[in-house]
Amino acid sequence: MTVDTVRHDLAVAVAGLDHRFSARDGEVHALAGIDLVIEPGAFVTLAGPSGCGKTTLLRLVAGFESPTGGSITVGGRPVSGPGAERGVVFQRPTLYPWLDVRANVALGPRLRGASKTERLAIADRYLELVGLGDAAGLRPYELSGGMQQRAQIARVLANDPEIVLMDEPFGALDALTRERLQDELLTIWRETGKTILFITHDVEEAVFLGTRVLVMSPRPGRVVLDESARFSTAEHQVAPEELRALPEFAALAARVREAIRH
Ligand SMILES: Nc1ncnc2c1ncn2[C@@H]1O[C@H](COP(=O)(O)OP(=O)(O)OP(=O)(O)O)[C@@H](O)[C@H]1O
Repeated sequence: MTVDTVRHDLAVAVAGLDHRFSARDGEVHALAGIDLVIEPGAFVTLAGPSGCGKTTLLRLVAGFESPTGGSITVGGRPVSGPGAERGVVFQRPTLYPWLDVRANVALGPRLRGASKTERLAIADRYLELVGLGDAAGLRPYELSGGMQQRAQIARVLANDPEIVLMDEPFGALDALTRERLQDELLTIWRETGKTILFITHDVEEAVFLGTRVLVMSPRPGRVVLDESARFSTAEHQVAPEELRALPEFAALAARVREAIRH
């Protein structure tokens, strides 16, 4: 199957990023002094203790909110709101219950003005890619949690964003489904060359998926560990369970865990 290839020129650059929320009982300093360049095609995983600002960082890159300090650019252009080149996958699938799976995935192309034939072809292609070819006619409530999350990923990919921002997308799934989706996501990433920023609480998931693993400190969040990883780029013939059993895998996981603890 062929999938759309993306332009490989949209780096995400975060400079001196600082973010404060004004809350009822004072100010919350969520992020402090974050400098980060995410190269096109990278698979960046982001871990850190609860409340350290991971989601805040992702939402700022998504353009859902404006930073109170510093800058974020994508392909050199300042982020001033959501954009078609950035797609967001949330922890809980956000599918329209009154539409079947195919129509949910075809919605983005429909809003972009694609013809019916075109958008259904796009939807089918991405449903196939996430292994939901047989479920196209079902309604979201007829899907398991893993299937709903696959459908959400297909829906985001159908908009062909160059950058996919994923906020704990597999956090609510059982371990087996989660591992299967991790493998599928890696296949999709290898086939499409998209840039991925992926938040996770799971150290093994961060190490397994990332070409680069980041850890943030407790609030205000700063990047305290930034290491490249190579497990997700390994050849297909190496089984995931063999990768996870490598001493280098355990060593990086230990460093990530240590960074989260401190
Ligand atoms: N809209 C908001 N108003 C006020 N405070 C907020 C808002 N959103 C987030 N915060 C605070 O900012 C801090 C960072 O939150 P954020 O959700 O980014 O952390 P996180 O690392 O993603 O946490 P978790 O891993 O638990 O999901 C927290 O203290 C949170 O309470």
